[in-house]
Amino acid sequence: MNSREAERAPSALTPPPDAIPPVRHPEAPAPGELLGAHYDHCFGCGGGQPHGLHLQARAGDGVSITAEFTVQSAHQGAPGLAHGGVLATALDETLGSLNWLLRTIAVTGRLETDFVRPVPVGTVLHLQAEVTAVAGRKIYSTAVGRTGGPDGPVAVRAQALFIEVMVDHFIDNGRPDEIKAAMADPDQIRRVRAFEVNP
Ligand SMILES: CCCCCCCCCCCCCC(=O)SCCNC(=O)CCNC(=O)[C@H](O)C(C)(C)COP(=O)(O)OP(=O)(O)OC[C@H]1O[C@@H](n2cnc3c(N)ncnc32)[C@H](O)[C@@H]1OP(=O)(O)O
Repeated sequence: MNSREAERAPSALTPPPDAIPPVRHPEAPAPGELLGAHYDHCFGCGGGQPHGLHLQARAGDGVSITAEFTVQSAHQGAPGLAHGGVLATALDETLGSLNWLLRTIAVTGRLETDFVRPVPVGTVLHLQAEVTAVAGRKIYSTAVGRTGGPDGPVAVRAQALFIEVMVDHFIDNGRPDEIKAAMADPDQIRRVRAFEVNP
């Protein structure tokens, strides 16, 4: 493929022609409701990670999410500035939270990130994400992160493709100690069950 053809080729992040609009699950959290962590040791949202992002996501209208993340000193790349990988994590976590509104368990297959402005330590990153289309197991979504408020300038943005998986994905691939602990935690099991009964 020459460079001209590559320019015209549909990206892996472009929904196929048979993709459909996302449907919010009838039992999804109401708009404005905080989602809470999906796993206490998650680096993105868990309270059990001292240097984690502690990102808090809130259900929006349709299949959309808002979230906030405050850049801490532990998140630096250059002096006083957020590490790009940490910012990508914040986008990934926000995008992943969207799957709660579909009541689908899904993992990130592809994540494309634009870093538009540097983000200093101490900044509150205001994130917004939405699912744009669904094609079978493939969930297409976009996110932006703004500084200075929910309507402030865009600092980062992302496009993503999540792939629906069964809970076995985690049980088969996770380290046995953590899987055992998660399966012994009634709250964790309750959350997973809510997703498993997805019609
Ligand atoms: C008790 C236990 C507790 C559990 C807690 C649960 C809740 C926690 C929730 C936490 C969430 C935490 C979130 C995290 O932290 S996610 C962490 C980061 N992500 C991962 O670790 C995922 C690793 N990857 C995989 O496991 C597999 O590759 C997956 C599962 C994604 C697909 O492998 P699988 O064999 O299943 O499917 P397939 O290969 O037939 O692909 C299917 C379709 O997708 C298309 N495709 C795939 N990849 C890409 C790509 N990169 N670009 C473009 N397209 C891609 C592919 O072409 C095909 O399309 P089509 O041919 O059908 O058109």
